[in-house]
Amino acid sequence: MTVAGIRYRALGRVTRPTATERQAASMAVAGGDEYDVIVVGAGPVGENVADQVVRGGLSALLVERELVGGECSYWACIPSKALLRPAAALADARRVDGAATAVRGGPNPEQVLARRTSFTHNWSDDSQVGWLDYAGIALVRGTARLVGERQVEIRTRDGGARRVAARQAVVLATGSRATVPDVPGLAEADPWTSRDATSATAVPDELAVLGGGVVGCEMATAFAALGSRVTLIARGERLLPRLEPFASEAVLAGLPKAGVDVRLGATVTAVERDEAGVRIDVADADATRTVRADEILVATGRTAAVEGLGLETVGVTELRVDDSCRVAGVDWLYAAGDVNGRALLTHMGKYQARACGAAIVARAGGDAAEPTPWSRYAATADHAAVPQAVFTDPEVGAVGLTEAEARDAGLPVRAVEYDLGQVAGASLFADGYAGRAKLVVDTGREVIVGATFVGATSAELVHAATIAIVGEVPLSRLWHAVPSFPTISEVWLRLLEAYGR
Ligand SMILES: Cc1cc2nc3c(=O)[nH]c(=O)nc-3n(C[C@H](O)[C@H](O)[C@H](O)COP(=O)(O)OP(=O)(O)OC[C@H]3O[C@@H](n4cnc5c(N)ncnc54)[C@H](O)[C@@H]3O)c2cc1C
Ligand SMILES: NC(=O)c1ccc[n+]([C@@H]2O[C@H](COP(=O)([O-])OP(=O)(O)OC[C@H]3O[C@@H](n4cnc5c(N)ncnc54)[C@H](O)[C@@H]3O)[C@@H](O)[C@H]2O)c1
Repeated sequence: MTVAGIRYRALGRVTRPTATERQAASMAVAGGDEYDVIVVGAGPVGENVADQVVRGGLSALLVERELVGGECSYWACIPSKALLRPAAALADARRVDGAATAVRGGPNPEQVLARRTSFTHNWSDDSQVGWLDYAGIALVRGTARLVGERQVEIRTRDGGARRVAARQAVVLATGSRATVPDVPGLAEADPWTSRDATSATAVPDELAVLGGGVVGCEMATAFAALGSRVTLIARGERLLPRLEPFASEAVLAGLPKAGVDVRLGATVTAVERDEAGVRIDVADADATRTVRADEILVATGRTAAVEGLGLETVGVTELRVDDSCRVAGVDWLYAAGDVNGRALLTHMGKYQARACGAAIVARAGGDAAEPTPWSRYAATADHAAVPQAVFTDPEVGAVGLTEAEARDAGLPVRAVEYDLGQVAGASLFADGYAGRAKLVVDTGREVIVGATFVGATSAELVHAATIAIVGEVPLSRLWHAVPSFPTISEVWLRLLEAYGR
């Protein structure tokens, strides 16, 4: 443990040292530009790793080339949900007799965009930087790259260069960027990525969306509600292919009701921008047709942000990590969050950050901190219980394995389903509530290994399932977890009844 570390531990958690004090201490102790931990990337994951190690008594430097808060705060989770919420609120009201008549028209695009902008603080990270200072985390704005063992070079925003060294660990938390597929003319047509969609200042009359994953379905929903005529082009035979088929079908049925023209089994073969917008050639099994739009949003997945990170300088060719996020073969190098490709979700990245940060602190104190399953040093849930909420209409919440995945994993499986509309709480929530729930049970251990809920506010049902999966709660005990009447959660009781005692 460093001297700086002992000093900060003694200070305790009540009065944390400021970043400036910590930086001064760090340099004084080392006689140079050294920190216990250097974290590259100040997205939600980098911020959390830095916070964890500082709480553990180490000094931390965070390097960020854009905004502190990363993709999630400014171009992903927060602005996308801010764009989606107004239409969802109106849809909820429209489904309740007595309230529906009060709803006139759709969302006001200008106000929706303004509310979104307020959630991104107009793309200013001042408040997050203030938090870093409070938390005692030093920040350098610039682009970092590895240049050798524990050595990081930072190209600062003013064009300068700075070298810093890590006594304990370097953590790569550089996230991911949108993948633009190699379709003729697409890159030249200046397509939108999720960044352009979530930061849009105007609503295009016509929007084509390429990709039927989460970004494609959510952004199609948001822009259709804001008044765009949206065409969603997906090459697969179903949307959201990682979910249970019934969830995909429900979203597929919902999008046209929202005004989205969905083309499944369709491949974009060429794109060209002209003075009228973009021209998109789309081939399906029968023919090639042309779709015209003002903008084309590319939503075809993410690529890990490893370009220019200098991995080759430390002999790393790919970021394979263990459950503490330590990179295989390099005991001081870690990769957490989107960049390691384990689960591209903010909450899972922050969970990895907690495990990774705890392991770094323990190892700095001489503990091996083996990432044994379910220990504080292991992101074990990445393999067993990754929850996700998809904010389409209907909403989808899912965690763990689908039935097909459980069978492929060789588990003895029985699945039970229940119509959410039959639950008293759901029918009170919305007239004609449409939704469905499914549990996947490992019959060998009589525990839940997967759950999916489809319907209004169903994302809120998922956490109970996450607890049941992570806790490996036997079904016999779940019978004693009594849901309140009349809530939508009563579906839990119905699902248990469907399974039988
Ligand atoms: C449209 C959209 C909506 C989403 N919605 C949700 C959602 O509702 N819920 C959810 O859980 N997840 C959602 N996600 C996923 C979520 O945004 C990511 O999982 C999350 O942002 C990953 O966090 P991160 O810290 O790993 O990376 P990022 O948030 O990408 O942060 C990485 C940071 O590293 C910086 N950086 C990169 N390279 C360097 C370098 N060399 N030097 C210095 N800095 C560098 C970047 O500038 C960036 O600030 C969504 C994603 C998208 C695209
Ligand atoms: N609500 C949420 O939790 C939320 C919201 C948005 C994004 N995210 C996260 O962000 C990540 C990225 O989302 P995404 O939707 O970009 O990726 P995704 O992997 O969910 O979906 C991408 C889709 O594009 C398709 N595709 C790939 N290449 C294609 C091509 N050349 N032509 C046509 N289709 C192609 C894929 O088959 C896939 O269905 C996700 O992994 C998700 O975890 C989460």
